[in-house]
Amino acid sequence: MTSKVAIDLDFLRSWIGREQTLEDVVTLDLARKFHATLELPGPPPERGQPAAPLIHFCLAQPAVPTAELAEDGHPAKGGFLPPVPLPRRMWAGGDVTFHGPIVIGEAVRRVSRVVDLRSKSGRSGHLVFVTVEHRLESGSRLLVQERQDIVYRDAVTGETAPQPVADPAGVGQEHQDVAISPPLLFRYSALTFNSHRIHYDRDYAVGVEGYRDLVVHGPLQATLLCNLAARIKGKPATHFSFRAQSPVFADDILTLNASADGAEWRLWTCRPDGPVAMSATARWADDAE
Ligand SMILES: CC(C)(COP(=O)(O)OP(=O)(O)OC[C@H]1O[C@@H](n2cnc3c(N)ncnc32)[C@H](O)[C@@H]1OP(=O)(O)O)[C@@H](O)C(=O)NCCC(=O)NCCSC(=O)C[C@](C)(O)C(=O)O
Repeated sequence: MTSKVAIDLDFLRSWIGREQTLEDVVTLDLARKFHATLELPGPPPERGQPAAPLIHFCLAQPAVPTAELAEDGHPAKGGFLPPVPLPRRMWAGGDVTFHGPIVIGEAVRRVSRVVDLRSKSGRSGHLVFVTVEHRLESGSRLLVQERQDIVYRDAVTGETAPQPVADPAGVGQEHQDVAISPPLLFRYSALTFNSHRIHYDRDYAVGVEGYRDLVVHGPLQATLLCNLAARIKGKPATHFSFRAQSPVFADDILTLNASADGAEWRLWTCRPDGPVAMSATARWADDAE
């Protein structure tokens, strides 16, 4: 399927190399709200303890004035991120290496860099992938290295190709149901300072972006899976990668699944009888063969 939007790839690729550095403090307040929002087991965390895996998606997020947000609620493109002229943004996937604990109470710095931009033709239309690398540091300590894949998609048109019906995802060796509600999506948007309207503005999500309901955040699914992996193994993973394969929506039950695969665990989310929504792999460095 060919997009009707002209895309100047050379111009967009000139964003490669652009950097942004933002600072934050891992507050006890954030850690407690994160624990409550995700309904993590055990007592709320305390200052000086390691924070739960993937809390860093909430840290050092850009804070542009409200007037500088685009129609979709994200900061207008053309600043740190390239002005890709496709309107529908999604979080497509990522790869995270944990080098050391993020300690509640410590100051952190996130250094982000645009490292790639590619145009692809997918079953759902034209796609532009932007890859961003993040380094989370505290003083001279490297805490987390992350690759983030963002995808921009064509506007919804009557011509959008019908999607093939994917097979239902299987049930994992370990599984857990999570009720997805608008308040959960709202709380996660607030924790990550993400004003993307597909997660809280149903009229916009359905009427403008063409989804059937509010969309569940990719980073929220990744965080639920990564914390499940930590619970199963009794220790946080040192490496976690994930890919969002199909969207899931509010008012669904989201099942978190996990199965051992040698020294790794394969994880995935799905709604009842639905296809894989997100697939992921968790690894532990001291378990490598
Ligand atoms: C991404 C969609 C549109 C592509 O769907 P498609 O059917 O059009 O693509 P395809 O035909 O399967 O594949 C086309 C090409 O794209 C690649 N590709 C395909 N998928 C991926 C992926 N995930 N990551 C990396 N690459 C991917 C794929 O490998 C292939 O490359 P090739 O031509 O070189 O072989 C589709 O898979 C989809 O809808 N996935 C679910 C996305 C989702 O629900 N994300 C979370 C919610 S959005 C969100 O959290 C937002 C947030 C937090 O507010 C925020 O803005 O940051």
